[in-house]
Amino acid sequence: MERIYDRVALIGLGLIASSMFWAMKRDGNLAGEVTGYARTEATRETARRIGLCDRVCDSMAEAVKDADLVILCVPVGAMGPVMEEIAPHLKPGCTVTDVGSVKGDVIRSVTPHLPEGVFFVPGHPLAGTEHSGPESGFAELFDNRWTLLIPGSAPDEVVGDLRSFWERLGANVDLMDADHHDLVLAVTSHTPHLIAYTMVGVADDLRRVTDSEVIKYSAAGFRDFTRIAASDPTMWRDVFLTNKEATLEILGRFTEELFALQRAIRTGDGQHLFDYFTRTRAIRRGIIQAGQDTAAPNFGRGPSGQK
Ligand SMILES: NC(=O)c1ccc[n+]([C@@H]2O[C@H](COP(=O)([O-])OP(=O)(O)OC[C@H]3O[C@@H](n4cnc5c(N)ncnc54)[C@H](O)[C@@H]3O)[C@@H](O)[C@H]2O)c1
Ligand SMILES: O=C(O)C(=O)C[C@]1(C(=O)O)C=C[C@@H](O)C=C1
Repeated sequence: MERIYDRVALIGLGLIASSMFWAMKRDGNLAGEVTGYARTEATRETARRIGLCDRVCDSMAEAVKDADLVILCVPVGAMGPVMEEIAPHLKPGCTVTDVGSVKGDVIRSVTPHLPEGVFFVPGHPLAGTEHSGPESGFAELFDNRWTLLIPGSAPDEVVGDLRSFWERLGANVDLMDADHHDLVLAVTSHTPHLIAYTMVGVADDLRRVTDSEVIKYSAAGFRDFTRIAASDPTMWRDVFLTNKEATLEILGRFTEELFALQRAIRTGDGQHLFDYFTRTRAIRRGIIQAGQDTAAPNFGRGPSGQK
């Protein structure tokens, strides 16, 4: 298959950047040279040792020089400052994208630094693990998962190239606007993470009372919570600080439902509990029947989720 970009630069060499690099290598001809930059010397050394990137650079300026595609793979709160630093060194006509878990705030912080003639097409792969750092990536991470792109005002061919790039990394690609993205992700990813963090925190408090029984006898559901709650604190701090409005909206709804269930338990209202659990089971079965277990919900909009 044809090469899409001659030079690709990865800024921030953690889970997502390293997975993208290995997936580019698996393709064989997706990108010519892949450069990489990480903030700390230790991460750059690790990257060189494991062969992550064709060339690891000691500055962002060197990494983005002559790049046709620059991918920002840093925590959401660092996107704006990184863009400001690389802006003077970008090749005219190049595409900048990101992989951040929040889109509205990233667009607001990156766009003011965008030089004339450089296109910004924000993105978000809906795939990850609880691990982070340069050694945590693997080529298959994006296989059959969704990547959402926010086309904004970028020309069709720029968006088309980025779409093809992600498809060759193994992903299915959909286009979405930023506000809708942030609401959907608040439901499917951000609030669930907050609930997992809380539940594990509660269990940890309890553990002091019950002398490690909570962890010793933890059932599968709780183990899943502990996996999620082991996710990177910097990344998730930034997600909640930058997707504040949507997360608070969903959290408010969640709390109302929780109180209703709490009341049903206290008053012995079995019918309420039974009806509620029947409804949620039907949702899960519907997802599986439709063969959409990895699908991004579009909350009643068209197939692309666009307004
Ligand atoms: N982990 C996931 O499940 C997942 C999934 C999809 C998208 N994302 C998004 O991808 C991005 C990267 O996440 P990751 O999981 O690869 O994280 P990671 O912690 O594995 O890697 C982040 C990289 O950014 C660097 N970095 C941190 N702060 C920086 C700063 N202020 N300036 C410059 N570099 C900095 C770190 O040194 C590291 O190299 C985040 O925006 C995250 O929201 C993560
Ligand atoms: O599987 C996991 O560990 C994840 O949490 C991945 C997950 C998600 O919530 O699905 C986390 C954050 C991202 O922005 C995208 C994917």
